[in-house]
Amino acid sequence: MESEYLFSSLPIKKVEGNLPEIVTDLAVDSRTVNAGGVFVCIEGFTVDGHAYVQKAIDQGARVIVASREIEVDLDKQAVVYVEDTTRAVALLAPRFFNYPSKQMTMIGVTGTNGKTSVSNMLHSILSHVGEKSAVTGTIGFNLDGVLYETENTTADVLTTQQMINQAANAACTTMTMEVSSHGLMEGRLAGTEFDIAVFTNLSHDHLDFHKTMENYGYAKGLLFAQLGQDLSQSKFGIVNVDDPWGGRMMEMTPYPILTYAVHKNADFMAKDIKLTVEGTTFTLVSPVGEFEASMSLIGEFNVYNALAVIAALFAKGLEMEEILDGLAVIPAAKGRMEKVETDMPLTIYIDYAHSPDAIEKAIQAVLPYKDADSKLIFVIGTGGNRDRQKRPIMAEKASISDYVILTTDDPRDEPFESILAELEAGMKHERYACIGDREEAVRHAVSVADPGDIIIFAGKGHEDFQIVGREKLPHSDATIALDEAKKKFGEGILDN
Ligand SMILES: CC(=O)N[C@H]1[C@@H](OP(=O)(O)OP(=O)(O)OC[C@H]2O[C@@H](n3ccc(=O)[nH]c3=O)[C@H](O)[C@@H]2O)O[C@H](CO)[C@@H](O)[C@@H]1O[C@H](C)C(=O)N[C@@H](C)C(=O)N[C@H](CCC(=O)O)C(=O)O
Ligand SMILES: Nc1ncnc2c1ncn2[C@@H]1O[C@H](COP(=O)(O)OP(=O)(O)OP(=O)(O)O)[C@@H](O)[C@H]1O
Repeated sequence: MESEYLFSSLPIKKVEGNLPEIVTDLAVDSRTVNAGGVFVCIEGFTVDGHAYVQKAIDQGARVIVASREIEVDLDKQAVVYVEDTTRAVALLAPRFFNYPSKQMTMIGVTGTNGKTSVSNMLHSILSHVGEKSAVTGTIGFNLDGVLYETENTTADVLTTQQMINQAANAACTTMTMEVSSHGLMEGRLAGTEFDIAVFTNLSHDHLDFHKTMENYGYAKGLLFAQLGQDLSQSKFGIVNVDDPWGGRMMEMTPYPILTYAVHKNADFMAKDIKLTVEGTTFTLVSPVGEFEASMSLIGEFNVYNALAVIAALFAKGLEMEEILDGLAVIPAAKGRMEKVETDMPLTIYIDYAHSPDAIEKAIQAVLPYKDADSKLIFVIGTGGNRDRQKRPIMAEKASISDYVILTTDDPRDEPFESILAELEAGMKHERYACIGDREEAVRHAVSVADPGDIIIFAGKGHEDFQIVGREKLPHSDATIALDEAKKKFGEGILDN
């Protein structure tokens, strides 16, 4: 790209050295910059990118964007000084890729719970009806059936634009993105032109970062504000009005809103909901009439997710019949109330619930279907060095199950004793165990289970690791549980 065009997007304080006519690459990581590229020094929470200028130059960086004085050989490199490099890369990244989000229908999904579920349901149905779709979020970036690993739910602004560009180049017509409150507050979505914004719900989480629910709600609202003000375009907000924060989202945008709800009046409603352990049916009330809907997903929370998906795809212009055909065949997102295939006499779910509301919803999804003489065992941990206020509330919600095992979920640098003590403070009954080592906790869950019991392993979901200290150690709740179940019940007990 011509460097004059690229840098004309920036408020520049001064330029030292000569800018090349063309720059070939844009990077914020010294380890990935290519020859002839631009390296932007970002001051992070952990390190300062200005410390890696020489490394970037060794890799071939031709232009450095910095906010404080750096020394380079001005015969070989140019330095563009700006006030704030984080804001600078937000302007440079979309321009470098020629504003790729304008080439597709962009759907952003935000909310405390349900982002991954809703995003993947949207992607599945779009693929089912033959649309070329991409999706990115906590589970990864899914393009053309290949799942690329992602570090964050919402990637940094440069990676975000790179992914959108990749999807546009692959001729995708829709891209769905999970939009986290951190991503919105840190400007990771700058330059992403959304067409449809979806709000699932807001409940206690991430208060280590946002401090108050008010701030957290404000952050989520930024997605709706980001729809913009160009009313010549057709855009929509999709809002759950059973959630008290729904109204706040609507205030953030002038675009038309399609509402959904189970309890209140809304554009899209579900009535006659029949929940079973095998799946769910309901009558969909929509602006174009009533339809019978069915899906293999379980739990009332998935009815909300389905309504969000139906409303978003209706806004995009799909026929109701094709949406509902697609809904009928979609699988659960990886690690979201995902049933583990086993011939053991236990029902095991792997789930990602790690907020109080999600824990309650996950338990409620199976509790009504448990035999009177069997138990629901719930294994729950919480992350170290993160939101501590939610810990007792998580345990309080977990107490709805018959037996609870409190453990860790990425303890990081925090000793498990403090994590468990803060969880334990919320327990509402005595039928529980505190086990810091997650593998031991999983094995204990199986060891106390009797035939017919249900176990939910919550918090790890799709993740195949546990972060201890700074290390990512391999960990799989499902593998450990099955191993322990084999020891306890033996192979093929059901044949007896
Ligand atoms: C607190 C936070 O937002 N951290 C994010 C931040 O990390 P950081 O500021 O520590 O980055 P850093 O390591 O200091 O690096 C600073 C700069 O130096 C550069 N660098 C670094 C090393 C080097 O050798 N060379 C080099 O150039 C880096 O590329 C970077 O540009 O920037 C990183 C790169 O974009 C993110 O991956 C990282 O997310 C971490 C993993 C994280 O845990 N974030 C959480 C709080 C988060 O954002 N969560 C939400 C989901 C919430 C939900 O569940 O809903 C999310 O969207 O993921
Ligand atoms: N609409 C919903 N309301 C409440 N709980 C939900 C909802 N959808 C899913 N859940 C529960 O929350 C857990 C996390 O779901 P999901 O991964 O879809 O949410 P998320 O918003 O992407 O979470 P994260 O931001 O942590 O990645 C699920 O495993 C399930 O237990």
